[in-house]
Amino acid sequence: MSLSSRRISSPFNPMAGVDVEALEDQMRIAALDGLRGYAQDHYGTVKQYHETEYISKNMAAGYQVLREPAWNKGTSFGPDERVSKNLTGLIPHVLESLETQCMRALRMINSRTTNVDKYLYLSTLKSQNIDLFYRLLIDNVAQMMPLVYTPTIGDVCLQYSTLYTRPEALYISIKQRKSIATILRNWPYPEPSICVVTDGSRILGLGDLGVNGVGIPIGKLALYTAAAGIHPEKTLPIVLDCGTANEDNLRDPLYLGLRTKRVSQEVALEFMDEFMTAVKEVYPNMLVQFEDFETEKAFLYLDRYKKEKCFNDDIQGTGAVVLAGYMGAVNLSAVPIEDQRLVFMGAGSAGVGVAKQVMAYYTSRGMSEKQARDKFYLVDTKGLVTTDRGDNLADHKRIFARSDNNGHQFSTLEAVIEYVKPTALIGLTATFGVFTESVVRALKVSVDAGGLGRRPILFPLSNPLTKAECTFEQAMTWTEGSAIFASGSPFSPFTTRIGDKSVTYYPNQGNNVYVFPGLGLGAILAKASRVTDDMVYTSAAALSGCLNKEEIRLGLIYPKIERVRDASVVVAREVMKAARREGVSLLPEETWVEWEEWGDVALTAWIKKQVYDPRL
Ligand SMILES: NC(=O)C1=CN([C@@H]2O[C@H](COP(=O)(O)OP(=O)(O)OC[C@H]3O[C@@H](n4cnc5c(N)ncnc54)[C@H](O)[C@@H]3O)[C@@H](O)[C@H]2O)C=CC1
Ligand SMILES: CC(=O)C(=O)O
Ligand SMILES: [Mg+2]
Repeated sequence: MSLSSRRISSPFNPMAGVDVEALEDQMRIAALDGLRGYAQDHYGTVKQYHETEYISKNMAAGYQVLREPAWNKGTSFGPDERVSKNLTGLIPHVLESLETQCMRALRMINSRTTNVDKYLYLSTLKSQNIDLFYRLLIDNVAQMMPLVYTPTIGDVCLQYSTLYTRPEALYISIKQRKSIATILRNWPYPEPSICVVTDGSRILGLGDLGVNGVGIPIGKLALYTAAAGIHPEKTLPIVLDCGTANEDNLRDPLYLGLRTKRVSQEVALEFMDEFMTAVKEVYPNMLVQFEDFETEKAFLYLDRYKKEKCFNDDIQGTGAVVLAGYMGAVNLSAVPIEDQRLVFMGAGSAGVGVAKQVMAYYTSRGMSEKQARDKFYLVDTKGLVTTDRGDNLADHKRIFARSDNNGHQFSTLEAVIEYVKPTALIGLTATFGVFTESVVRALKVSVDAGGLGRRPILFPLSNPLTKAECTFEQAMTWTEGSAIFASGSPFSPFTTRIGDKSVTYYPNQGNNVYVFPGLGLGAILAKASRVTDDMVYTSAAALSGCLNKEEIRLGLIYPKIERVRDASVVVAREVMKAARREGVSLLPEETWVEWEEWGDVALTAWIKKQVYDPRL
C-alpha cells in the first residue's frame, strides 16, 4: 500500500485498513454538523444597534479605496488621485487606461478552460473593480453575456453551494421574516432603484434550486447595468429562502439555505406580503422584478401586487420579447398574420405570458378577443389544453383552453401539429429535445402547404442550452434553412454546404434581456408608480423597431446582442412615454411638456446622459 494513500497498514494498529482521508472528511462533516444551524434560529425580531453608515468616497483613502470595488480604479488612478488618496506605492507605478486593464482581464478569461472558471474570474473582478468589470462586459457583450447569464449561470446555480466565496446579494430566510426591514437596511449602498427577487423555486429550466438560485438575480442585475446603464450601486439582488424541494441540496453538507422542505404556498404568501411591505417602508421608490418563481406563485404575486411598483420578468418580460420577435418573424414568414396558427409547447408562466402579449397585439390590430384567442393552441405535459380534457386546469391556462375540439383530445405534439397545421411553434417547456425531427419536419410541411416561399417560425426558448427544445443546427437541417429561429440561450451560427456552396445561417436570441433592462430603466426614469400593461406592451413594440439595415439584411428579428444597449435606450424612452400616457409617471408636468417640445431625439440624448458608462 502506498504511503501517499495514508491508509494505516500495521496489523497491530486498531485503525488498520482505515482510509484516514475519508475518515477525516467524515469527521470534518460531523464537526460541522455540530455547528450547523442558523445564525438566528427563531422567528423573533433581530435587534439592530445602529444604522448602516455609508462611507463617503471622498473621505476614503489608501487600502480602503482599493478594497471597495465601487471606488477602485486599479492601475487607472491618475497621479493626483494617487496622492490625494494615499495610494502611492500601493499599486504598480504604471498608469493604464481602462482598455489596457480590459485587455489583461480578457487574456485571463481566455486562458480559463471552463465557462464556470471564466464566470468565477469575472465574479472576482466584479468584487474588486466594478468599473473594469462593466467596461469589459459592455465592450465584449457577445462573449461575456453567456458567462454572466444563461447558459453559464445555470451551471453556477447548480454548483453554488461549492462555488460560494462571498455574498453578493441579500439572503432573507423565512426564519428572519420579522426582520426583513432591518435586512433591507443593511444593504451597503443607499437607495437602490431596482431589485430582482427570486425564491429559487424555478431557476431557468432547472427546477427548484433553493437559495442557490441567487445567481439569477445577480446575473439579471449585472445586465441591468451592462445593457441599460443602471448604476451598479443602484441594483439589489435578493433571494428569499423558503426551503427547497431539491433533495440534492438538502443532502449537500455545503448547502447554504434552510434545510427544510419548501413551506406551503400559504406561508410563502404571508412571507411575500411581509417582504413587499418592508420594501415599501425601506425603499419606497424601488422597482421590484419578480424572477423565476414557480408558475402558480408567479401568476399569484403578479396579480396580488399589481398596484405596486413591480413586474414579473418571466410572464411580462418574456411576453414582450417574444412578441417583438414574432412581429418581425411574421414579416419574414410570408404567411399573413391572419393565417398564422401558433402552437405553444409549454403552458406555464412564460408560455401563457407570451400568448397573452401576442393576443394583445392581435386585438390592437382590430381582431376581437375570440378571433385572437382562436389562433393559439397551448400544449402541456398532458397534451393540447382543452376545456373538456378531464383535468382540473390551472387558472392561468383557462383563457387559452380550446373548446372547438369536438371531444377529441390530442396527447402528443405530433398529434397537435397534425390537427392544427401550425405556422409557428414556440417552446417554453424546460425540456430538451421535445422538438424532434418529425415535429420540426411536420411544421415545415404544414407551412409549405400554404404556398411557395413560406417560412415556419420556430422558437425553442427554454433555458439554459441543456433545456432547449431543439438546437439551431437541427432546426436549420430539418427545415432546409427555412425556419425563422430564436432560442432563449445563444447558439452559434451554423455553416453547411448546399451543393458546392458554403452557407451560413444566423440564429436569434429570443431572451427577455432585450426587454427587462429597458423596461426597468424607463420605469425608473419616468418615476412610474407602477408598471402598467401598456408599458410592457410598448416595450415589445419599441424593440421590434430597433433593427438596423445590416440586421434586416441578415434576416434577423432582434438586434445583434452587441447592440442591446442601443435597443434598451429606445425601449426605455418608449416605456417612459407610455408611463406618462397611462398617468403613472410622477415626473413634474413641466418636464414632460419640455420633452414633448424637444422630441424623441432629445429625450434619447437625455436618457443616455443619465446612464452609467464606465470611462475613466
Ligand atoms: N427565452 C426567455 O427569455 C425565457 C425562457 N424561459 C424558459 O422557459 C422555460 C419554462 O419556463 P416557465 O414557463 O416559467 O416554466 P413553467 O414551469 O411555468 O412552465 C413549463 C410548462 O411546460 C410544460 N411542459 C414541461 N415539460 C413538457 C413536455 N415534455 N411536453 C409538454 N409540455 C411540457 C409544463 O406542463 C408547463 O406548462 C424555462 O426553461 C425557462 O428558462 C422563461 C422565461 C424567459
Ligand atoms: C431568461 C429567463 O428569465 C428564464 O429563463 O427564466
Ligand atoms: Mg426568468
